[in-house]
Amino acid sequence: MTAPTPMLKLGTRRSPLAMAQAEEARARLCAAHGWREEQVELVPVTASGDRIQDRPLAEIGGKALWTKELDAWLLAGEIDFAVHSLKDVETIRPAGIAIAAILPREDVRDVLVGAASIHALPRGARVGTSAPRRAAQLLHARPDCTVVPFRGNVATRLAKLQAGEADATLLALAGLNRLGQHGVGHPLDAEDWLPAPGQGAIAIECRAGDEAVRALLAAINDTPSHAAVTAERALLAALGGNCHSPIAVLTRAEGPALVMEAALFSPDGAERVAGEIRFAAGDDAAPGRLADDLLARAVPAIAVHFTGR
Ligand SMILES: NCc1[nH]cc(CCC(=O)O)c1CC(=O)O
Repeated sequence: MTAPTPMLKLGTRRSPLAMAQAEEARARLCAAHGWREEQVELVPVTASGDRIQDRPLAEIGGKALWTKELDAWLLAGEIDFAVHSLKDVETIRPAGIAIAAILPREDVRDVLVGAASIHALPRGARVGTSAPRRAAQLLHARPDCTVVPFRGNVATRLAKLQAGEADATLLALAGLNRLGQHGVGHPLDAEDWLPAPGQGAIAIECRAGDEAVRALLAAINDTPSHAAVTAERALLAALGGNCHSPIAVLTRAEGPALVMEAALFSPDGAERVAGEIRFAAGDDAAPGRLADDLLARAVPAIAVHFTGR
């Protein structure tokens, strides 16, 4: 390494998962540029989403509660970049903030803890989740089950399950893997249980005009992961969904093409509309075509939760 040693500030939430993701981002950045770990300082910030734990996220202000403190620190120049679970980052970002890199996507699947499969859940089982998507998917497959609101970080949710507040819960396998908690629960096949848009992807954001930092972050961008999650976010934007909208989607590479599968639900799970589209990488309009197709076929109980473009 030759140039003067940079000293960069990386903003992160304080939860164990957020810290693990920030460490991963720092390790990749240091490896790519031949830096020492001390050259990237982790700056933990408490997000409102972490402070308020007793109400569903959708009720208290949505996904912005995960990002607004870090957004402010970034825009004020207190940090140089911020690391987020992409799943928690709203599709419309404040002016002046840009996603500069997506790290290689982890396993995209949800894990069921408390039963071997959705079918194996006992009749009338109480399943803890506060995610509208997971609740709708569960009730679609198992209308006999009851959804119990379950907020908090991964450890909190597992502790609630242990304490008997629910018979089972649903978590992202990516989060468990990144926390080193292997072997917890049973992964659900993504073929019949699609994940959330962007699940398993870590996004690094910086100031849109900060060309120097953007160039440094470009070195750790994973192009296939970036293409897949960008398409998923474009679908979400074209649907006009928000954090109340139960939407499941997954984009996979199939040879040189991308295949996007998506399903929209009514919140009670009674209604579902699904579709897929195969497209060439770089066909940025494809997710919008799938959105139009899904909205054209959605019954009112689904459509009222999406405003379209
Ligand atoms: N909703 C919170 C959240 N945001 C990101 C993850 C896990 C990591 C990921 O999905 O990328 C989780 C926990 C979960 O859904 O179990």
